[in-house]
Amino acid sequence: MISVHEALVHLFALADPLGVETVPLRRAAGRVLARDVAATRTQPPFDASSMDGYALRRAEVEPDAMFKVVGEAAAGHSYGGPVGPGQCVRIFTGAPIPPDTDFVVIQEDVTRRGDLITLHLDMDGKDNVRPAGGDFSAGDVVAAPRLLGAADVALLAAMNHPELPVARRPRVAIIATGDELVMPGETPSADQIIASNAFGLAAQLEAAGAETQMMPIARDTTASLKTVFGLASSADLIVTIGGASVGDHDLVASAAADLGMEQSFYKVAMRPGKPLMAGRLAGVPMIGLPGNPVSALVCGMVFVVPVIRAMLGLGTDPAPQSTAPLAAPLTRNGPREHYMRARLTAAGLVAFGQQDSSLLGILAQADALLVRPPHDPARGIGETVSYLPL
Ligand SMILES: Nc1nc2c(c(=O)[nH]1)N[C@H]1C(S)=C(S)[C@@H](COP(=O)(O)OP(=O)(O)OC[C@H]3O[C@@H](n4cnc5c(N)ncnc54)[C@H](O)[C@@H]3O)O[C@H]1N2
Ligand code: MOO
Repeated sequence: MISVHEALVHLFALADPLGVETVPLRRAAGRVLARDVAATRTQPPFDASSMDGYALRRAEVEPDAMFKVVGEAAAGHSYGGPVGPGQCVRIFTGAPIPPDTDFVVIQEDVTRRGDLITLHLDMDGKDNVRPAGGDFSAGDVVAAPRLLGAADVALLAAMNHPELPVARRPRVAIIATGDELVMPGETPSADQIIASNAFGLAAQLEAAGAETQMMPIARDTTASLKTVFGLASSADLIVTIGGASVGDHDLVASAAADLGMEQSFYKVAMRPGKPLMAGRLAGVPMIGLPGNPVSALVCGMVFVVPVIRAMLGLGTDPAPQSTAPLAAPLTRNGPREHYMRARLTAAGLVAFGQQDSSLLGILAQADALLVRPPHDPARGIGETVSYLPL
């Protein structure tokens, strides 16, 4: 059995970054910027007022000074005329600062009668001018790779990019396997259950930026598995669920081997998730997840999501861990790295008493996977431990 770290190294070796495609700005959120993008303009493009008030010369600002209003500047409507000594321009937020002026007095600090304003005694010295280029200048770069969030999309819009180069989404074929499985909404026979894992996995991988395709459920025969593998051959990544262990009906590895799979590894020293396998099947990276529902989703988070991120060009990093104190003690860990379902309380982490890898209800209640290294000794309240936030 190899370690989680070694398994990730093997998986990253299988995960080649995909190509680049252009998408409209409206479709760019959640995508990964694939090339550096430079601003085509400067923002603001002119010195602009940050307040509603009156633009005038700083040198003339003093308590009780009077000015004559000679024009108006609003956002989208500059005032182009001259502004002489003792004169000012009515100005609104976002408007270009008129030539000859360099200071905006907010209207709350002014008394206006007709065309005349008088400055108050207690005004502050702030000029309320946003300098040209204060946000960004033409040529400033948003560097790739970058997972684009709402602020990035707004920034790139302001830089005047109607479309963006982004990494193509990895297309993941998800294959659930097992004679006992029927799809949600169907009526299972007495010895059947509902295929749930593929749905959780699809949600997990789509959130990480993948496109997923749920393949027909493969039955526990070599012929059925080979047929479904064939349907998945155009994917960027094939993920199977179940049939990975050592039982007589666990046929995923042998069916894949018949089809020429080059195996990278089989079995990882982790809990849950031990019977994980990976390799390349007709050129396509393939990851075989264990069937137990919690095992499949933990392996999805620990292995498949980092592979998706690598394919998107986001680098080869393990799922990020945080640390927190323990709020309840832990007994010593065995030889496998243990990902324990836990609650994150104000006092710290509390692992659930039940850790069986079939218990989706517990996983759904958990806020964290508390990570125990192999052979970790017993731990007491207050000790710092690592966890993956859920
Ligand atoms: N003798 C041994 N038996 C087992 C070992 C072992 O080392 N020696 N390992 C155990 C561990 S650990 C795991 S994990 C499981 C993994 O087995 P498989 O990957 O072969 O999974 P299945 O047998 O197909 O299914 C296990 C369990 O999960 C249910 N399942 C499967 N697919 C789905 C799905 N898509 N949605 C919902 N539930 C699913 C399935 O019905 C089984 O109950 O092996 C242990 N055995
Ligand atoms: O690895 Mo299994 O995933 O312990 O249940």
